[in-house]
This record gives sequence, C-alpha cells and structure tokens, in this order.
Amino acid sequence: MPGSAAMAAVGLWAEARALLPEAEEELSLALSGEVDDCVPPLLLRARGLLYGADPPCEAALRRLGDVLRDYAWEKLNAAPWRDVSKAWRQVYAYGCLFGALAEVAARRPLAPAVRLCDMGLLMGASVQDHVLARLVRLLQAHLPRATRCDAAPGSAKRARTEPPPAPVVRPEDAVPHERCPSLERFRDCYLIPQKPVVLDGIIDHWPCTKKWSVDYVRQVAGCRTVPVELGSRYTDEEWSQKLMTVNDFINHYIVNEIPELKEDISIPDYCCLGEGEEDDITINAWFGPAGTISPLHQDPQQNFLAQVFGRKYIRLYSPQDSENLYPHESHILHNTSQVDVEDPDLTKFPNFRKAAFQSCILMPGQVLFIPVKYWHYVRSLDISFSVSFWWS
Ligand SMILES: O=C(O)CCC(=O)C(=O)O
Ligand SMILES: [Fe+2]
Repeated sequence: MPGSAAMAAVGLWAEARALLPEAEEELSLALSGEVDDCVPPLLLRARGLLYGADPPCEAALRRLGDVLRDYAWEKLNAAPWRDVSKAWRQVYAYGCLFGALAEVAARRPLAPAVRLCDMGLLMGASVQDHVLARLVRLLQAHLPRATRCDAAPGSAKRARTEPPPAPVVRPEDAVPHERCPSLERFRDCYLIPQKPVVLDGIIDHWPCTKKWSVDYVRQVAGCRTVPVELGSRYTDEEWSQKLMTVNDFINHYIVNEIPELKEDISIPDYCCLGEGEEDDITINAWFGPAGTISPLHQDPQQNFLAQVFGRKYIRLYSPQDSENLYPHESHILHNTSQVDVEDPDLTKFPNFRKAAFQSCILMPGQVLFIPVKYWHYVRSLDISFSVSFWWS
C-alpha cells in the first residue's frame, strides 16, 4: 500500500525532527573554538531550514550538509589527528546531521543517512546532546528488515583455512589458572603483586546470547560503518585501517560460519578493586579471523581479556624485561616491541633470549588478567571474539 509507506516516512521525519530542541535558539550550534568566518553563517542557514517549512527544503539542506562536511573534512585531514581542533570536528558532525536529516526529509532509503550518522560519530565530535547517536538509533529501528540483514552474496565462498596448530605451552611457562578466586585472593595474589592469571568460570553467568551469531550481528549492525583493521598485524607496512560497513566486513573478511556466542558480557566484579569509576572502564571488542596478530605491546591500564569464542595464543612478558624487548623508537609505537616473538631475529635482538615469558591458550569462557604495562602478544588460532576491559 503506497499510502502506508508514505505515512511511515512522514512519521519518521516527525520522529527525527523531535530529536531536535523545540525552539530554534536551543539548537545552539556552539563550537568549542575558532573556525573560518564563512562557516557560522552556513550553520545558521541550515538551522533556519530545519525550523522553517516543515518538512524543510531537503535539497537546500543537503547542499549545506555537503558543503559543511567537505569544508571540515579538509581541516580534519590537514594535521595529525591530535592537532585537529574540536571545533572542526563539531562542524563535521553538524554537516553529517544536516545531510542525514535531508535524506530523511526526502524519504529516501535510509542506509545513506545511517552512514552519514556513523561518519559523524566516528570522525566528528559530539554535538547537541549526542544527537547523531540518537538519530542513528531511530533510523536503525526503521530500516526495513531486508536491509538490516543484508544476506551475504550468494557467490561468496567460504574461506576454509585449516586452523594453524596451537603452539605448545610448556608447563613451566604456563600462566597459572584459578577458578573464581575471591576478591581478596585475586587482590592479594595477583593484583597487588601484578601477576597475570587466567580466570576460569567468572563469565559463566554472562546472560542469554544464544542470539549472538553472524546473522544477529548483521541484523543489529549490518549497515553500520565501523573502522576495520586490515592486515595481520599493525606493525606491518601494508597494515591499514578502513571505514566499512559491518556487512561488507563480514562478507569480505569473515567466513560464514561463526559459532553462536554463549554469553552476554558484563564488567568483571574484580574491577571494583581499582580506584577508577566504572564509567572509566574501556571496553573493546576484538572480532577477527584466525591468524590475526597483536604484536607484543603494553597498555597503560590493567586488563581483563575475556574470550567469548575461538582460541587465542598469548605470551606475556613482565615490564621488568622491557629493555630486552626492543620497543620501537618512534613515539607512536614506543609501546610496541620490534621483535616478532614467535620468530625472533636474535642477531638483531640478541637480548630477547634473556626475556622470560609466560604463555597460555586462552579458551572460550576464560578471562586473562594482564597487569598494567605487562607486555602481551596475541595470535588468534580461530575466528575469534574477545572482549577486553581496561581498568585502573
Ligand atoms: O586480542 C588481541 O588481539 C589484543 C588484545 C589487547 O591487546 C588488549 O586487550 O589490550
Ligand atoms: Fe593490548
């Protein structure tokens, strides 16, 4: 029924519009720094369109969005990221917002609007009470199911590679295991002396997720744009990062067969032993094919690395051995060792043989405690999904 589709589109515009403040001046367009003089009038014109005719002139709104994004994009790329002013990232976010709203007002298919929101979220800075995150959530709820679960292309072949043999972990090098130690025991035996440990049984209660599978990931996130790391390890010349949709990532880089996840995630109780707030815990998901390597590196926080599916081979070196690990000299990689730990060049890095290590094969359901600054090398032995919690 064409009538009902049109009604839905009008309804969506009204819902999207309702994410903005009621009064025009409340959409403040405030920027946290200086920008070129030509920019504020463009922002004001776009805001005027949103608060003028309802629905707005989508062509004019779209053009303003394009101009703001193009202009800001130049600035985002003109300097190292840390030197890019937040104001330009805010301008970019507004450009994405106006572009996405123009798509909605024009009742066009929603995938480009979702992409614009994601680009704004990834490259822009938060504006107007996280309006891009709120908008993309709304758009996703309205995406037709067929778009949400975009199937893998029929011709896609399964990349069936034999899993590499698991490395041997010698008992004398093995990271010790503990089953659900008490908070006191974890604190006294591992956290305070800063000793790694594999924790068994502590994520068994993670709820539900029979639902987590490739199909589920496609359904909830298929057309969202995410940064994807391409290449076995980030120290390789040919390693790069690319923005792509989750569907494209799964279609191109992940085989079709992923075992269902058994558990949802929650923050391990042991994190309460830290001094930081729960909100300051950084949670990262690591999802990738077999053979992905995180070169030997250290991080500035305590870490619980929880294995959800697939296995990971992990080597650990104490921070006291740093001088035998040959960190890169460049500032950007100073937390990363130059040594390929599974095939070290001992002529170039002779002291590496002096460094003592512990290792483990982290299995689904296990959590590894990696003390702050502890060096870790990780190679996935299967398609793997892990979640890490960085805490202090
Ligand atoms: O699992 C990986 O590949 C890397 C994990 C890691 O480095 C971390 O959690 O800090
Ligand atoms: Fe790490």
